[in-house]
Amino acid sequence: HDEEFPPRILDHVMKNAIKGDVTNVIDVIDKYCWSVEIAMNVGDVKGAILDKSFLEASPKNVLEIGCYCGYSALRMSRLLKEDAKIFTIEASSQYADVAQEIISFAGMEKKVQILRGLSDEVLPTIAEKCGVRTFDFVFIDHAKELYKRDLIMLENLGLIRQGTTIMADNVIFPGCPDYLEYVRNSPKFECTNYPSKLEYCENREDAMEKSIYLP
Ligand SMILES: Nc1ncnc2c1ncn2CCCCCNC(=O)c1cc(-c2ccc(F)cc2)cc(O)c1O
Ligand SMILES: [Mg+2]
Repeated sequence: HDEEFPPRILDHVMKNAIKGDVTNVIDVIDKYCWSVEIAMNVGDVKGAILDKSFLEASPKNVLEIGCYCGYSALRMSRLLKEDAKIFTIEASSQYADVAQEIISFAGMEKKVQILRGLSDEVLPTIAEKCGVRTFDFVFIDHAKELYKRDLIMLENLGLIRQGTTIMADNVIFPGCPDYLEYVRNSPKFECTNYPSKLEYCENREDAMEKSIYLP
């Protein structure tokens, strides 16, 4: 995952996608990643799993940890109800710059707000900064070794509520064993595993894990 990928994908989207057409931007990114070079977007196959859980939750306040190029934020933004909003945390300012451009190009800049910084720096003040009390849907897709720490932080900060849906990407590959052990053994979470493949790969296993918070 070289640092030069995000600018190339941005360039490709600007040249090949239809401005303001979020579904077309998503398709153009997927075609590029299948045919030219793999990116660490959640992708089309796991993206469909994310879409389904998102629609079931029909959330008002959405948190994403790990924005990257904005692909999953775009997938969710196109399914958002009227007054709903997505807040997405991105530690890399280079990724955040590219994501902002792609999200704006797709016309979703009013529905998606990128928060720049490390998750443990952003989470403690996100409630008052964003005027949100609790999140209804959380998508975790950042550094795999931080999933567990950050879920515990969400609990301790009271940022998730009874019935909040938490979706985690890459629970098989690259994997987040401590996170899986934590949510599956905790009485506070109802977990469902969705086996799939690593994005843009035919033959490498991966999975998404859905955890409903029931304190
Ligand atoms: N404290 C913080 N807060 C926010 N972001 C933060 C952070 N600390 C760091 N970051 C920034 C995380 C950067 C990327 C996270 N995603 C990944 O690392 C990722 C990797 C692969 C992958 C695929 C094929 C391979 F061969 C190897 C890896 C696939 C995926 O779907 C992925 O989501
Ligand atoms: Mg991922």
